[in-house]
Formats: sequence, structure tokens, C-alpha cells
Amino acid sequence: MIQAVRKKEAFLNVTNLMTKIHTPEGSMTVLDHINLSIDKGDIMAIVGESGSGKSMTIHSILQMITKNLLDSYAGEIEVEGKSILDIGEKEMQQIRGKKISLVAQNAMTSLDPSYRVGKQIIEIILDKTNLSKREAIEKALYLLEEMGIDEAKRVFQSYPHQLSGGLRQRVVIAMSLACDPDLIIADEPTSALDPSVQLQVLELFKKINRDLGTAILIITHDFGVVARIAESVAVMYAGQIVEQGKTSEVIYNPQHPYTNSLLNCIPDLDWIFLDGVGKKPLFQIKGEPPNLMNLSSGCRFANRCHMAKDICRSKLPELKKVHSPDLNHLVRCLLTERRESYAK
Ligand SMILES: Nc1ncnc2c1ncn2[C@@H]1O[C@H](COP(=O)(O)OP(=O)(O)OP(=O)(O)O)[C@@H](O)[C@H]1O
Repeated sequence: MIQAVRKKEAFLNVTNLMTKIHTPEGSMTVLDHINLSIDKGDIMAIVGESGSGKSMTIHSILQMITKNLLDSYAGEIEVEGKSILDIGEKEMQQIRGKKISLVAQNAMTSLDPSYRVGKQIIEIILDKTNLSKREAIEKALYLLEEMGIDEAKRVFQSYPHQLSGGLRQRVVIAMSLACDPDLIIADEPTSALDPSVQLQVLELFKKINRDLGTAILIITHDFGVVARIAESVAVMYAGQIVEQGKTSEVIYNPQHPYTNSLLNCIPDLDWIFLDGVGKKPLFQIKGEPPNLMNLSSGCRFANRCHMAKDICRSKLPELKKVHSPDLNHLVRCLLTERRESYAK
């Protein structure tokens, strides 16, 4: 039987985004030519170590970098085809929450400890929609139930400190859905949770994606999380994307030595996919990322790369397509380029 192929609808397009911030030493480029595109219903991940630029990417998309810190943006960010880099704060507030909502790393930073959970969800609904108070209460309870919370009424009446970490994260995810956004950006949504609760929260995001068609962008330092949930992934290092493509392709056919190193930091992938017991000893990437104020002309990963050659220390590689079943598999590595040109 021939099945109709669902045409994907573009939602977010980030093109050549450059973000500079003020530092005591002068202007620092924290994002260098970032390109990302998320269609409605996609699940994408951005993965990288601390300081690689993951938060700067999402804070640039949502224009949440404080005025004191931000030096400049360049490039383009479009939501549903409309450029948002030059729109005013009022219009941006409509996009934040209504079209794109953010689930922060620590649920407690999104919840006010002095108000009951239900009141906080209702306030968001009333602020961003035309629903009446009664309808907002119904929607809040419905969302809590949809988050797999058995005692939705009790949770609704509770203060944040009366709930477990996992329940609080579910509440924050329910809040992020209050205005039916097209995209949820989840910043390390599971890193503060126990492993079993982490899995439940990832399953919840998958359910939201499946049932509501909401696109999800997960920010993580953990390839295990990427493997569990994302269809595509961008690997970030020192403010640049160094590898990008379908998750299965990047995981099973990694082309950048940094991607390889990150993959070595997780237990066996079989463990991730099959819920077995990990056997592989955990590996740590030696050395430190470069100082963004003092970059050499070469590859930013060269000083930590066990494969680096002289050329890697003098020439900055571009992000290029590699020979792969995934036509959008891109890699920023001179050694991969060289290998590919020999193979031709
Ligand atoms: N408030 C700030 N002041 C100065 N530099 C900053 C500030 N916030 C981020 N940076 C710098 O910007 C770069 C990117 O940081 P970013 O927070 O985006 O990394 P990240 O990948 O999100 O890390 P983490 O996983 O630790 O949140 C880093 O070099 C970081 O030191």
C-alpha cells in the first residue's frame, strides 16, 4: 500500500547566527555561524560539553540575553518564515510562550515557591490566552493529567516544595504547554533528576510530540539523552556546530573526533537502546575547550584531538557535507575532508 508522505512544515530557521557578548576583556563571539532548522513536529537535540554554546544558542533564539551582556546578533532567525531578530520586545513576548516555550534545567527556577502550582499554571493561561478563569482551571487540570500525574487535583493544590523533583518537572512541562506552543525548548530537562525519572520525562516529551505534534528541541551534554529521543542532532564545540545530521547516522557513523569522544562518554549504546546493563568504563575528554577570546587560526578542537595533524592547527575547517546515506550529514573536520577526497 502506498502511504501519503506527510509534508513537513518549516517552523524555525536559524541562518548564520553570530552572537557576541561583552566581557571585561572586550567583545567575545560566543556563537559562530550557527545554522539550524526545525520543522513542525521535529525532535532535535543540541549536544556539547559545558561552555560549548548550547545555552547561548537558545537564549539567542528567544532573545533572552540580557542587554548588559549582549553586544550584537548577526545572521537571521525566522519563525514561520518571519524574521524575529529585529522585532520589538512586545512581539517577542508573544512568541515566547505562545509559539516557543522554554523548559528550564531546574524546575524550581520556573516555579514560585510561595504560590500553589495550580495558581501558577492558571496565571500563564490567563495571561496568554482568551480563556475564562473556569476554562483556565479546567485546562490546568487537564494538562496535569496529560502529564501522567495521577492525583492532578492534589498537585494543583500543592506548593512546589511539597512535590518530588520528577513531579515538579512534570508541572513545569505542563506549564510550557499552557499556550499550545509549536516548539518546546528543553534546556537539560533531565539532568537534575534520578535516572528512572529521567527516562519517564523523556518518554513524556515523546508523548507530547506524538499526541500534539509539538516540536521539541532538547539541549543536553549527554548523548544517551540524544539517542533516546532526538531524530536529528547538532554537536556543538566552542561556539560552532562541528557535526550535524540524523541521530542514527551521527551515532553509528560519527565523523568528527569530538563527536566520537562525546559518544565514548556514555555507557554502551546497547545499554541506552535496550535498557541493559552498561559495561563500558566511562571516558572523559582530556584537556579544556579553547578560550574564545584567544582562538588560533586552526580547528578549535585540535589541542584535544588525538588525531590532529599540523594542518589542523593552522586551518579552520568548514562545515561540509560528508558522503553518507543522510544527505544532511555535515562535519567540520579537515581529516574527514581528506579521507573523503582520497576515497573518491
Ligand atoms: N554571563 C556570561 N558572561 C560571560 N561569558 C559567558 C556568560 N554566559 C556564557 N558565557 C560564555 O559563553 C560561552 C558559551 O556558554 P553557554 O552557556 O552557551 O555554554 P553551554 O554549552 O550552555 O554550557 P552549560 O552546559 O554549562 O550551560 C562560554 O565560553 C561561556 O563562558
